[in-house]
Amino acid sequence: MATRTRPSSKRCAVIGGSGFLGRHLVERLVDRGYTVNVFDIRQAYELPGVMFHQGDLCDRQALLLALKEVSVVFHCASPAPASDDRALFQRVNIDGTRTVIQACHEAGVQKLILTSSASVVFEGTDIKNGREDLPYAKKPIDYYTETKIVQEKLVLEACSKEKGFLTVAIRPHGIFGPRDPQLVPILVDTARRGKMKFIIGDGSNLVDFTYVENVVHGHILAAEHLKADSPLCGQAYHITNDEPVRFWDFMSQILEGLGYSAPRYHLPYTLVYGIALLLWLMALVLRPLIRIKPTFTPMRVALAGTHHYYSCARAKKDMGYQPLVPLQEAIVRTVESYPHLRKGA
Ligand SMILES: NC(=O)C1=CN([C@@H]2O[C@H](COP(=O)(O)OP(=O)(O)OC[C@H]3O[C@@H](n4cnc5c(N)ncnc54)[C@H](OP(=O)(O)O)[C@@H]3O)[C@@H](O)[C@H]2O)C=CC1
Ligand SMILES: CC(C)CCC[C@@H](C)[C@H]1CC[C@H]2C3=C(CC[C@]12C)[C@@]1(C)CCC(=O)C[C@@H]1CC3
Repeated sequence: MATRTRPSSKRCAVIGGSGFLGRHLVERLVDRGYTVNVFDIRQAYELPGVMFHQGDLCDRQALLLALKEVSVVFHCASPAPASDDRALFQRVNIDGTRTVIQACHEAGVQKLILTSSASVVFEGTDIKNGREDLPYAKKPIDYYTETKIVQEKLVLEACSKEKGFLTVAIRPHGIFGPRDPQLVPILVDTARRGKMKFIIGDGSNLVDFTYVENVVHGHILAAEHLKADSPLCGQAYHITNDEPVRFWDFMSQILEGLGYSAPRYHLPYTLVYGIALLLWLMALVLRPLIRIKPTFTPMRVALAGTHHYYSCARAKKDMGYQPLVPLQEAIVRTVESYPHLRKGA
């Protein structure tokens, strides 16, 4: 059992603090006067006022060192959603989250803020202005979603006013912004390979894309509003830009901003989804012999061809959330942050 001294409410830990969201969160927390411990499997940078602890979150002893005298823990570590390694998702998102909760108890942590995902309710069919009371996906579309559901339940069920351990889950959707390793890089790579010529479906589907600074703002508001008498205890909150946009308009703006052509030709959604499913099954069957990583996975096709946008009315009401950076400004900032991905660079 770790020795306990009274934790300062301005001392926090960010698990996954070397990652895209985690690092933006750490930077803002430092700006707001927090002392931050980062716990991550890798150390990606150095920052004054930030103490790095390198380790695997499944290792309770390693975690305990990072949680010493900490009162607030942000848990935003996860394997990359594009991975097809089911065992890894199970180990990190489920077993690892149990370990995080246990370590929080042992270290006397008072608040745990989980980065969940709005996709815990997404089954590949339209969601329009979805609220937090939608049921969890019964048939999660991939291992990432399947394990994010269990992870969120574990964290919310651990909330206990009696034990003085409060939890909340933030569900962002489609995070983008400077240093994002997924959305823009995958999009550009697909365009460079000549595969971004087609719009899946009629192109009218509305989607939430959320600027990383807004997601960070939602996390910090949640931490600061989470109290024993607040409605946040044990609840999930959608955090979006609150400006649903046509999926293909958003992609086209990023592509054109970086000098690539926008997709123009339409393909029927069911055809592309069927092909993606077939390729996914082939990749699964051939896995012992050869490793194939299709660009158009069933999850990506579903995300690209359906409506999925969420209401953040609950976050507005309970924690005064309003996005800080509007969508157009966010797109401009993002495009400018990727000079190395411009066409011809
Ligand atoms: N990006 C998005 O659009 C969305 C993301 N989310 C959630 O937000 C969170 C942050 O995502 P994002 O910043 O994009 O992801 P990143 O991959 O950029 O960051 C995750 C960080 O966690 C680290 N990590 C992974 N496994 C472990 C482990 N076992 N122990 C310690 N550290 C580990 C990663 O290291 P390494 O890189 O070496 O694996 C990485 O540094 C995740 O929980 C994700 O599910 C939710 C909705 C949308
Ligand atoms: C190849 C093209 C059809 C699509 C290229 C862009 C995609 C890589 C991204 C578009 C929507 C994104 C998204 C996520 C990852 C990147 C995209 C698929 C998440 C799955 C990341 C993790 C989550 O929790 C949900 C996100 C939804 C949107």
